[in-house]
Amino acid sequence: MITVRGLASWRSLLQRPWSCHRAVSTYRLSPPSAQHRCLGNPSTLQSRLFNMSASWLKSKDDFSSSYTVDEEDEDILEDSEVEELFQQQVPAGIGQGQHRVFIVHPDVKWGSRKQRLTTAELMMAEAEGLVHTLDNWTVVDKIILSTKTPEKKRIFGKGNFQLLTEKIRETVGISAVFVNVDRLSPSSEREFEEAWGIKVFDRYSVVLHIFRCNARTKEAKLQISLAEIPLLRSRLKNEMANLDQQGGGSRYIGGSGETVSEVQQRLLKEREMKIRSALEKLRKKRHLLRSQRKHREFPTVSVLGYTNCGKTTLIKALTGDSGLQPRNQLFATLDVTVHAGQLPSHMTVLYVDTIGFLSQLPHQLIDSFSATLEDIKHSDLLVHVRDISHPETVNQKVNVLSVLKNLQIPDQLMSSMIEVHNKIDLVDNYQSAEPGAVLISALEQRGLDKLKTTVEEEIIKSTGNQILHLKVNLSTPQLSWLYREATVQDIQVNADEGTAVVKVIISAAAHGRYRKQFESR
Ligand SMILES: Nc1nc2c(ncn2[C@@H]2O[C@H](COP(=O)(O)OP(=O)(O)OP(=O)(O)O)[C@@H](O)[C@H]2O)c(=O)[nH]1
Ligand SMILES: [Mg+2]
Repeated sequence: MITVRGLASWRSLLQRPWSCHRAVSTYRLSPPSAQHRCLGNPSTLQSRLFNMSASWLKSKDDFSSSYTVDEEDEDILEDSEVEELFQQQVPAGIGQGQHRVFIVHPDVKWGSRKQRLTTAELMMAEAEGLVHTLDNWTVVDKIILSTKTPEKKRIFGKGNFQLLTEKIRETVGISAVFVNVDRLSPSSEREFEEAWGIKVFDRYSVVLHIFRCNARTKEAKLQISLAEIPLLRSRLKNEMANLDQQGGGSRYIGGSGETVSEVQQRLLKEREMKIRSALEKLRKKRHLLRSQRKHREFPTVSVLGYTNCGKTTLIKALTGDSGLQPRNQLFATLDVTVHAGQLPSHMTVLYVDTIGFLSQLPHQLIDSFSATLEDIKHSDLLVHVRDISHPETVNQKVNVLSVLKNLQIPDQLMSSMIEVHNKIDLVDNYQSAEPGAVLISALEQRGLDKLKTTVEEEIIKSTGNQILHLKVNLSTPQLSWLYREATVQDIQVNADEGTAVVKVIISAAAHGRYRKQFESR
């Protein structure tokens, strides 16, 4: 008996050449030569099978390169145009340099906005984490202040606001105040800036600034430019209010019939349309790439979770892709990248690295990244990574699940989602209370075999494939047919009989065709 392991499906590799989206890494695979179709001579079978295996491994290495939808766009905006848009937009006050920040966290005591699963201290810690993520930004001082009505026009009661104003004015050397709410209305922002005499940021503007610093590709830059439009609108509103106070805001521009304010609003609208249309083209391109992946029947596994939970580290561990760069930073990953990895049965899957979630991310921000998040919806399996060493781990899970709910992920995809408890190396004797959770340390590569097996089981279920042992006659094209149409995992050759037992992962439809073609004779 000859046993050959490590063979992958030729089928997926035989179709149209796949081009990796790195400028230099396009590769082409030739279809198997005629001799692969008539593997009739068992004496040379072993070396042929190994050759096939070796060339597959090479191609898999090539494939492991990540791609983004960004780098082959001919008809979308030019790089220079995107760069110009991106650079032009920097919201006032954020700047490129350093900030010494005073953080104010309004602690809602009751009502719909009260955070039930977390504490004001943890929310403050997260706000500090956001500031520390930015180079040259430091926290000078911080305060938690009770408030009853953050959704009303005034965030703080009169007394508290006065107290806060005094404290801020007394604190030496601060350059900005970070009010830890999702979004400040333009009027609150103006009121605070007037009262405190320095720049005021909300969560939206700080998170966006982090995104801005981490954006690498055209798509990320466009999404950020789109998410910045509301900030620019607020700024415009405030500037116009100031101008109005000075009696100049409604001035008409030479014969055009439009006021200064109207012209600026129009230009902003035009810019928004331009970005939306470029993003729409990228969305279509992403759709195309997705259907190409489906066409090749590489199952896709989206790896998602709260920011900094270890998604990129895990994918790197699962695929050995050295191009991936995990960083101890919030929102290190802003572009969806795809990486090929192998499951225990030698099936190839594509792991999709996604942008991290954060509590209370404003909807507008999520909407701007909707094209990126769409990949999640169209995958075959979801893996939810949790940092179980984080004090907020339960709240983070609730948050991730609520974002997924808003994304309207299909029920079947939600119910097959695998929950992974990462960073177990940081917790002594970690035991999970949640049945079905897979415990790992991505950094120390612990628990990965169990995870791969679980992924494989779920993929087989979700794609409707089955694992079968089929006896083939080596003088017929059965084996090459299976290579083409299924994933061959293992071959046990009986040289005397000229037969082999082939272990395959095969879809019900392909199995039906196989039976019709070979077993009915
Ligand atoms: N101790 C320990 N640290 C880990 C583990 N997994 C990841 N980390 C660390 O956690 C930090 C964040 O890891 P990433 O893989 O970049 O996290 P991410 O979820 O991709 O983060 P974003 O892309 O920013 O959302 C890095 O410093 C990693 O080294 C683990 O199992 N144990
Ligand atoms: Mg990442």
